[in-house]
Amino acid sequence: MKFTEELREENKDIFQAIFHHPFVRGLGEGELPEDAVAHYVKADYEYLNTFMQLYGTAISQSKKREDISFFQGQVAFVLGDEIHPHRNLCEYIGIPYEQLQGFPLPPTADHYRTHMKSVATDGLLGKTIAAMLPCPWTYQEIGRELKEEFAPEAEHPFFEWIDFYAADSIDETVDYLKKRLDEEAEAASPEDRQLMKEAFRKSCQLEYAFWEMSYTKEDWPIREEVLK
Ligand SMILES: Cc1ncc(C[n+]2csc(CCO)c2C)c(N)n1
Repeated sequence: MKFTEELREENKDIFQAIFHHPFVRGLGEGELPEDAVAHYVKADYEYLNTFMQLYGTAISQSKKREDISFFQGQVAFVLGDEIHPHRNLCEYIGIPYEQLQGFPLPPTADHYRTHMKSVATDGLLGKTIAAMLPCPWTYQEIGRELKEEFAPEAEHPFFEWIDFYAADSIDETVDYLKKRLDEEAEAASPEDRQLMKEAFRKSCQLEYAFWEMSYTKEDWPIREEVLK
């Protein structure tokens, strides 16, 4: 069994929990509380900044041009394409995207950022990828599940969101990261492979927690001023 197949099997409980989360169900059903959607977009905009920085770290840990090219392509993808699902959510709530940018990350998203960054400081590309992979992988499967179950048409309020994550471009991202993680895990020590598993599972947990954070509008106990 490939390392990434083992990871999928060992984390199927969290993948299932994500598919059944009320925020994800609401995306499929086409109805979500507007304040939860705003909370999600605010946090996700900042989270994606961290994710791009992680690709920068991955480049600094890369020895092959093919990897460097892939990682820089993903930064361009997040900057230029991943704004479309966000814009779809902004249209649903009728708030301009620009008004949802520059907010402090709520505790769970802050924890997710710190987790990925701390795993990446270890210096091993395989660990960095292990911490990053649940992000595109869970969204790829959410996109597929929602497309299959709800078969949304253009009038569906979240058609673009679902279509974006069910598209081939996400498959290419996930396939490349899986292939590279399998190769890096194969060459790693048993101890490092175990650390990769732990980093992957924690990111899966934090993917679930990010939906929950958005749905419950989790915030710091004492509200932070917007840092602008
Ligand atoms: C919390 C959170 N998790 C995953 C994604 C999805 N996502 C983020 S970056 C990226 C492309 C990877 O190269 C994908 C698919 C998100 N937007 N927010």
